[in-house]
Amino acid sequence: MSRPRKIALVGNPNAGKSALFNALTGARQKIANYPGVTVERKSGRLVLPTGEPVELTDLPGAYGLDATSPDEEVTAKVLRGGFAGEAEPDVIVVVLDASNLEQHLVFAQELLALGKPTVIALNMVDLAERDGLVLDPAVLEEELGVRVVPTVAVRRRGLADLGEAMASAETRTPRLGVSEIGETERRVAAHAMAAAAILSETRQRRMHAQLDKVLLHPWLGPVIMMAIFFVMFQAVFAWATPFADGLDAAASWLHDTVKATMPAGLLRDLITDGVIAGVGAVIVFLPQIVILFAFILALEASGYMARAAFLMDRLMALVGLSGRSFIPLLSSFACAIPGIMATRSITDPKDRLTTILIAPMMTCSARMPVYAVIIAAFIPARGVGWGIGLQGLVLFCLFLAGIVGAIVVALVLRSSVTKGAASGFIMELPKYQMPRLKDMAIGLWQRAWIFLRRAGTIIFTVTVVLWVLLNFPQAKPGESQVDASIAGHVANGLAVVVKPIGFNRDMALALIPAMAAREVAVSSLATTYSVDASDDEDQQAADLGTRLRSHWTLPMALAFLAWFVFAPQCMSTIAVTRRETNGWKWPIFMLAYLFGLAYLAAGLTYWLAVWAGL
Ligand SMILES: Nc1nc2c(ncn2[C@@H]2O[C@H](COP(=O)(O)OP(=O)(O)OP(=O)(O)O)[C@@H](O)[C@H]2O)c(=O)[nH]1
Ligand SMILES: [Mg+2]
Repeated sequence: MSRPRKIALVGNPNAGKSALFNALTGARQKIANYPGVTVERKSGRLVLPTGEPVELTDLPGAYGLDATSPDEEVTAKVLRGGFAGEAEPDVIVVVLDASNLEQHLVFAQELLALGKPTVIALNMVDLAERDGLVLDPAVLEEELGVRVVPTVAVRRRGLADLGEAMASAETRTPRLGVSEIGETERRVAAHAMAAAAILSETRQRRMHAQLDKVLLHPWLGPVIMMAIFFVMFQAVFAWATPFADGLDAAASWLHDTVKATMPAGLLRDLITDGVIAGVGAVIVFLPQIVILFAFILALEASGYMARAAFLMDRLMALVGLSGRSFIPLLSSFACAIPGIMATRSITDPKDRLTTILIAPMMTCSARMPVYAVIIAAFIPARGVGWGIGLQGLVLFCLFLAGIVGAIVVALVLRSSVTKGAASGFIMELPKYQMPRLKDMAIGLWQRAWIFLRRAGTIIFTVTVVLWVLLNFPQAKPGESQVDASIAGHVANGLAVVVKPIGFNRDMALALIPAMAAREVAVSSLATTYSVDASDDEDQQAADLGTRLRSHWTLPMALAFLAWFVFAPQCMSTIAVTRRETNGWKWPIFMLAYLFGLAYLAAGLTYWLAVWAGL
């Protein structure tokens, strides 16, 4: 049997290739309203209307075949069959953004010159129509010599026609080869073709231009941006409370029920003090994570995030980075791993390296439970005027601290280790769109699922292991179980090192398992205090916050927060840095400088707080 034919989706960034790929194959590739989302190739199966099964590949967006960044290189390589063991695509589908036709036709001509069977998906015709832009696909077909199918990937419009066109695409002789037509000629031709295909144009464009005047205004723009993010962090605390309280109540109920029904013994303790106390302590932060991502996803889909990147470009240039770093850094607010992978869209290698090195300082969602539990326990839930809550304000400051830290480090690195000129920034601004509810729901579900899966796998495992290490050997009567245990001994050793920055033994103990994942710091504290309290039945009901308050002072809590702003407590980040930089040099550098910073920040915070009499 011969292998199925291969069809590749190619085009400029943000044309809707991944959206089309998802619609055609039922896959769930990440799509977002800014360029440079896809950085790796991804394949899926598709059955054409003729019944022929084919392999469809989604590629990173590119502006041309002369790759300037690692993600563009993937696209150029796939088209030339440059990956060992992978055949060249048999058919290419060039995805064009109908409302950005002239720009997208420049690359399209280069692709057509490859001479492969080609189909053009004239995508986003809905947005073009909204802008009052009426296009004539027949004119384009005439000019380009291939089938042009209007599509709306996100509404699954035009998919059947597209499938049929893919099935019948034939080899052709390009009118002109790539070598015969240079970039300038292609630009001129694109302008002429777009002008011929556009039948009319009006309205909404003007309105969006005006919106941009306000949102991208030199000083009003940044003020609005800060206000939006500020509201986001306020909401994380203000809106999550009822849901978090509900989950908390459910966890306590489960705890008490197991306690009441199971016979006393090690197994019962493992389930209550280990699993329920530990994993439960992390899961209660699900509402916070969901609210945070609802904001991020809505800002992304609306096209605002790309504008924030544009605003940040000037600030980034000051510290020697380009606005291109903004999107990877923004992704790092979810998790540094996709963030570091997204740096593949950065052209300049030193720019890219700097971005990788500072990405772990962006507050990832794994820090959320740590921040939230300490803030809830030590920062009173009161307002500071104008309806601003103190807890949300502290959270906002922690996020800012990471950003400021990253800016300072970038400045230092760019004038020393990764010295070099800042490169320019080209990014087309996406169009404004209403976020689509279904996409938002899918995106939120995916984030929630990632969080729950972490809780069910890595956090669960580490918590159980920790519980075992905390319970053996058993303490003699009168002795503290934690002190007697293996984990306690290790923690007492580490405590010597972290004592100068105000950490006690339990905090030191939390740091070790938290290397696997930051959330484990919370489950580890919950488990430690549950184990320590287990002789003392009446303490059993106390929640983690109460226990923290009885063991820690405010300066200690603040120092712990400061530590987590910087500490590289995440093995996966180190591993992905090793992969993306091809060696151990940079991950080790990253570990060293971030731990150094964390120690310094925690120490300074602790001593300042003590000095201030907090
Ligand atoms: N209104 C409308 N929006 C679309 C359409 N196709 C895609 N989008 C949106 O456009 C944005 C970009 O889509 P993606 O599929 O991520 O674009 P891409 O070409 O894969 O981009 P890169 O991976 O960055 O190269 C997303 O917000 C999509 O929801 C369409 O036909 N109509
Ligand atoms: Mg994509």
